[in-house]
Amino acid sequence: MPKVLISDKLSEQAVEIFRARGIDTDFRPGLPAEELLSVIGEYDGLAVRSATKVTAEVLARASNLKVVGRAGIGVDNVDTKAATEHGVVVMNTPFGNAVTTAEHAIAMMFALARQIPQADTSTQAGKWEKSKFMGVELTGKTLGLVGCGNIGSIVADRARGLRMRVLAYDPYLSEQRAIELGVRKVDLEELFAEADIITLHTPLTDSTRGIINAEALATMKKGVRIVNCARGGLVVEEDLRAALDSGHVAGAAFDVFVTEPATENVLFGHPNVVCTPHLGAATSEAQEKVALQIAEQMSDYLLTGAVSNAINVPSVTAEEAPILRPYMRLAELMGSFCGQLTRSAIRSIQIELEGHAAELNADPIKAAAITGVLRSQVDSVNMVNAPTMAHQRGIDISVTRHDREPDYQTLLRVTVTTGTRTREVVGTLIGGDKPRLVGVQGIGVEADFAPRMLYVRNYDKPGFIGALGSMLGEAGVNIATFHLGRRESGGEAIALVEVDQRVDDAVLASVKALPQVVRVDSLSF
Ligand SMILES: NC(=O)C1=CN([C@@H]2O[C@H](COP(=O)(O)OP(=O)(O)OC[C@H]3O[C@@H](n4cnc5c(N)ncnc54)[C@H](O)[C@@H]3O)[C@@H](O)[C@H]2O)C=CC1
Ligand SMILES: O=C(O)C(=O)COP(=O)(O)O
Repeated sequence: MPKVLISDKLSEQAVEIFRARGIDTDFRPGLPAEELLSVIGEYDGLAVRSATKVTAEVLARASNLKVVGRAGIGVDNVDTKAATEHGVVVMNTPFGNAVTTAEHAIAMMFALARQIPQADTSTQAGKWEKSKFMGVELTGKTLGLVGCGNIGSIVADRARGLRMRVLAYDPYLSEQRAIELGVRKVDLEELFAEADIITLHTPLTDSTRGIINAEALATMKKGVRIVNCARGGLVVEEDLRAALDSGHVAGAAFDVFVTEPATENVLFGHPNVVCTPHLGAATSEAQEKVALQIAEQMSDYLLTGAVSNAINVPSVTAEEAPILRPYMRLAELMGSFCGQLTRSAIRSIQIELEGHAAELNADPIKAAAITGVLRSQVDSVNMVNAPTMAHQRGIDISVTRHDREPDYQTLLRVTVTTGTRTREVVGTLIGGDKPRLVGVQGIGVEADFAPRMLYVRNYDKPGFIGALGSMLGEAGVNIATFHLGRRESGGEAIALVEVDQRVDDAVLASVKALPQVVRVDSLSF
């Protein structure tokens, strides 16, 4: 039974779902980092929000871990690169808290426009400072969205409902989508120059870190207000403080900070600053949604292999998973066949799909084929890290779908090329799910992928089968099945021999010494 650890404050619904699906679940919100390090080795899955830091060190200790699930959107607390290298899937819930976070951004905008937190404090202190809190109307004002993905789009929709004019800077936003959203796509300079209020909705990346700094602030309208409910670090906090102090920026509302938990911060204490402690996603509706979604997604992956909303592997739907599984098995076996024959640096791996296979989601099949090829070189390779490992080794990967009619209903071909050789195997599924080899090096030969096999390249000359049979017999090796194929009579041929015992090197050497034999390899599957 798989075992999952929940180390952050998720809705208890997650625990119920995991347990209902037969997953042993430990709910330990607020687990200290040192304890996480000492227990993580026991778990197949780890469910987190933003508090747990899933570092390279945690992942290095996570010998059984298969999946990290983020009940929320941002995965900057997970070292996704290290997770990929360790073969761990990282998944999030990209939509579950988007509306709630967009609403928080709108609430922050109102809080700034009408100084609600400050007015509340003053009123409850018995001051009745009616003339102190003169606000601004939002209707007719220009809102500048930096980032117009899921949350930015919802903010745009709500802002249009408030009769605001909305500009968006997002290099990945298409003109068509901008028209649908009723926003004007602009460059950053124009947004800074025109916006009365700027709200940030991008992830924190190398291109967005410090996107609002002193230089940017200087190009903004005097009296601009800034809202950040995305990530600390998008705004250089010291530069913003200086612009608030000088009066150039009229107000700032921040939910996220460079250092969290933010118990002290340069923005704190300014009269025109409103802060919340990373509450963007904190509504009961959003928390239920993300907990439920992540528990379902992680359970699906651990129990069926279905992958949804993963950051580092292609998606496989619950419907696809049972169909793809035998193909992934076949692709891995075929890759392994080629990999076991390859002893030099691989330049390329080509995966071809024909017949029914050509209609499938090729990414998982590709990942499985690469896994098979690399397995004989690297122990730790799996479906998650195989494409990265291939890339790191400079291996060129290609996938081709053919729409020609194959001799079999469904066919995969894996071709591995090194500096000097090309190895090609063709395989199919018999009865819908049983892997079967149907060709090697362009020669038709049918065989199962047996646990122990000899792969012999020979010339189709009399005497070979008898000689091979007696050599194996004398060595006490029983032949279970024997499959032959040849290019033409008397020409290049292949023998795939399933054996019941291990064939030692001395016997292999004497088989190789037979006059008809070109090469012989012992393979295992
Ligand atoms: N405060 C909170 O509690 C919450 C914060 N968030 C954060 O909100 C942010 C946005 O989330 P979503 O809208 O769901 O993400 P998303 O991925 O749907 O949208 C992000 C958008 O940013 C754009 N983008 C990327 N690089 C950019 C750049 N250099 N300049 C301008 N735009 C750029 C992308 O094209 C994309 O459209 C994330 O950082 C997420 O972690 C999300 C949920 C809750
Ligand atoms: O989903 C996100 O990206 C968030 O920032 C929400 O964070 P939280 O789950 O509230 O710690």
